[in-house]
Amino acid sequence: MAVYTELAAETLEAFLGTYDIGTLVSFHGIAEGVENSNFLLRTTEGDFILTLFERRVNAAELPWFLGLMQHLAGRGLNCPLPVSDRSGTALRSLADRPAAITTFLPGVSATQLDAKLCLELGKVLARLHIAGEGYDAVRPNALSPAAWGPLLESCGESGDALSPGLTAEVRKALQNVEAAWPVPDALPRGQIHADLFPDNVFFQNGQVSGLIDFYFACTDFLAYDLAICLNAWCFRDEKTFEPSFAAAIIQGYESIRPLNDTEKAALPTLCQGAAIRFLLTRLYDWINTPADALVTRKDPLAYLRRLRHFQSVSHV
Ligand SMILES: Nc1ncnc2c1ncn2[C@@H]1O[C@H](COP(=O)(O)OP(=O)(O)OP(=O)(O)O)[C@@H](O)[C@H]1O
Ligand SMILES: N[C@@H](CCO)C(=O)O
Repeated sequence: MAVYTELAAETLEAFLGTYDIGTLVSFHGIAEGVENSNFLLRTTEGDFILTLFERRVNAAELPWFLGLMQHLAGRGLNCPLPVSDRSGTALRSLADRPAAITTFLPGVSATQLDAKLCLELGKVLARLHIAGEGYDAVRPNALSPAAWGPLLESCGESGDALSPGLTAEVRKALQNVEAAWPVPDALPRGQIHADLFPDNVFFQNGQVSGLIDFYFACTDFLAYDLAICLNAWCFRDEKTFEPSFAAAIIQGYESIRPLNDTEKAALPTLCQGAAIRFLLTRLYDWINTPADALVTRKDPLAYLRRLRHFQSVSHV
């Protein structure tokens, strides 16, 4: 996450006074990430994460996200558990933004990926999909193919300044992916994370210790979540596809939840779609991020390279 909103210690102390999680010892903004403002809070009771929801998050949907995390944590998945205040409310308001405190998870995200970590990632992704069963509220994917065209057009020709011809290339790729995209009931659906990048997975001693950042989660094809991971985890130096990583993710996933033939056949299309989704949100952010935000913009072109890779394969 990033820090778009600054907080004064007195504001935070008063806010914490409405919870039973101790008094403030220290806090600091967390620079990682791009979506919301996050703070690490140290209280006399332990460490917590405070999130102020900023941009792409629709406040009306926050109860769905917090409810999903409660559901998943209740089914044994190591994800942040929303903390309620003394009145039993987890979704609050602070600095004119929706705000929530969650539990802090141990572990660190991997800086150097390898096949073993990818295997563990595949397993935990399948566990997440199974743990999501029984959470019946539906959240349509706000960043599904229907959103990509308008997002691309909203960027105008800005992409061409980054890479000449980018806009036309992505427009064409989008048409092809839209034509090949599975119809809604063609593949198994459920609750997906939809942003399970390496920075959102914590490890301890080679095992997954926590998954964070559920604010893109939605109800969609389970295999699309796998496609997102194949994009995010399988390119060395953000450039070169690493087949052994992809094989390990799929092997780990299938050790918990086997894919059916239709899902396997759809993977190249789903992977191209996932590449387009992250290319476009990164491009949009590249153009629209405030200059004074404590946030690192991410490279859209890393996903143009992924898109081209997945266009060139007949199976993943
Ligand atoms: N529950 C948690 N336990 C421990 N650390 C956390 C937790 N939640 C967030 N963090 C820390 O905050 C950082 C940013 O969080 P997160 O990835 O959720 O932000 P974001 O802005 O939504 O990012 P992204 O760009 O991945 O969408 C993480 O890398 C991690 O260091
Ligand atoms: N994980 C995303 C940012 C959040 O959508 C990216 O790397 O582009």
